[in-house]
Amino acid sequence: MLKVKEDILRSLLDKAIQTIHTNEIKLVSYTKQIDEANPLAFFEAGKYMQGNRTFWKSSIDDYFIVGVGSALELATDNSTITYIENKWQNLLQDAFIHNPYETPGTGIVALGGMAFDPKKERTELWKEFNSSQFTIPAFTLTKYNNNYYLTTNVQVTANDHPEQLFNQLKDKEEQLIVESVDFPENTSVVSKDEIQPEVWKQTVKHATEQIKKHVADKIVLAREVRLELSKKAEPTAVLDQLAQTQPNSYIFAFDHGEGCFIGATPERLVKLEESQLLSTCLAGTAPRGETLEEDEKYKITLFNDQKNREEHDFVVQMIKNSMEDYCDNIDVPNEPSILQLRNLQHLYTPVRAKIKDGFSIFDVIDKLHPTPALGGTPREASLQFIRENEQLDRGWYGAPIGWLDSNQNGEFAVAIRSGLIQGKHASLFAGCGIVKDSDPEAEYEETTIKLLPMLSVLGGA
Ligand SMILES: C=C(O[C@H]1C=CC=C(C(=O)O)[C@@H]1O)C(=O)O
Ligand SMILES: [Mg+2]
Repeated sequence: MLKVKEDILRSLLDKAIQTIHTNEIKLVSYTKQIDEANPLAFFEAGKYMQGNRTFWKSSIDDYFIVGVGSALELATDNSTITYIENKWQNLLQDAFIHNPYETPGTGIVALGGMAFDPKKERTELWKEFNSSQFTIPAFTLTKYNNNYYLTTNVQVTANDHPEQLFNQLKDKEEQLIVESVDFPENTSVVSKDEIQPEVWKQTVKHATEQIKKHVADKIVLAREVRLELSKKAEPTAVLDQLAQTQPNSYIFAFDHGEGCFIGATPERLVKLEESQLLSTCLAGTAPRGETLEEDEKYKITLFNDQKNREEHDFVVQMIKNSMEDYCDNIDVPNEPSILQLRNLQHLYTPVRAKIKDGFSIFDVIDKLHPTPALGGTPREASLQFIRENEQLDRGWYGAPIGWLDSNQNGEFAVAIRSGLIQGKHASLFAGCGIVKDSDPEAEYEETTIKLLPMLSVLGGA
């Protein structure tokens, strides 16, 4: 069986190289099913390969997509994601693809993300991250319903030698599919800088005043906490801890050179599978209780709290209205439910719909981002306030991150509960929805709890 599989890769390389004209470069993509492999071990083993690494675990299922090495980068600093979409479509048209599986997230997959606000000036902090950047990994491991798939992507030219290329790919594959690897050790936090809490609270107050003057209805404000760590933080160790401590969350890492953007976000932006679309409204927050009674009390209070319901409803209305342009059969429950996480609980409303022909996941992202859970309402007025008043560079925090495959499937989350680690330094981010009744102290406290998941896995809580 193994031999038959490998012969397909050989002949794919052969065919590609023979049909390519001089100066052309084409992508060859080959997918096969493999025996059980540990996604984290694969990610760790990929540390020594050239190119970016991406780790993605879906929030509800045992569903992983892990990419190591770069076959190709689709990136831009000044165009919209339409540019990425066009590049992606051209690439798919030209590529030599062998993927006999219908499983979403197998075959040629692009994994990436974008900046929260490409109009805001970039700082040094995010220098490793383009405004929009998608990686087509050299090797992708997909785990879905306890089946494992390995995809090899490689750029070939007319000058390549098929047998030589084949052997190189086999060698690399053997280095990646390993029984076990030593996982790196965890860090501890040496110092923590909350960065001007009083200034942040003043900005919250200023936002509430502007809201009362009807400049906007809701504005989401974020803050950054800087950490110094006992040693270089290793993404694999952080991911391992996040996976163990944060249920109901997408566990992700985008490891780009010196910087790794990493986190455990509960917020789905959009999932598209066979034209069925699922989005999630998540806004409105309460802590978890110490006892069952206290937990239940927080839950009921959150459900009935007018300020939180208002924060939430702005998101529901916006997502519902946006979907009307490109979806049929939109289904939105009348009332939110509660999503419980390790440290927090949120008001939660799932939105289901069927995407109309001719629309892609990029169209959906373009329309939805930023939702009022991360930007505000109305969109332009709230973004203007954030641009002028927020003291940090959000970079990819609060923006869509995720993947798409060549069969129009894909899933994107909103990158919250996250941080950027750079060697012995880390910047953690958290924000909250400011409405007219927001109290700066309470909002500060809310962001403190939102920072906890990342703070604790880095050894600081
Ligand atoms: C902006 C964040 O959370 C958003 C998502 C859920 C609840 C939120 C809130 O209640 O304020 C925020 O809108 C964050 O965690 O950094
Ligand atoms: Mg809130």
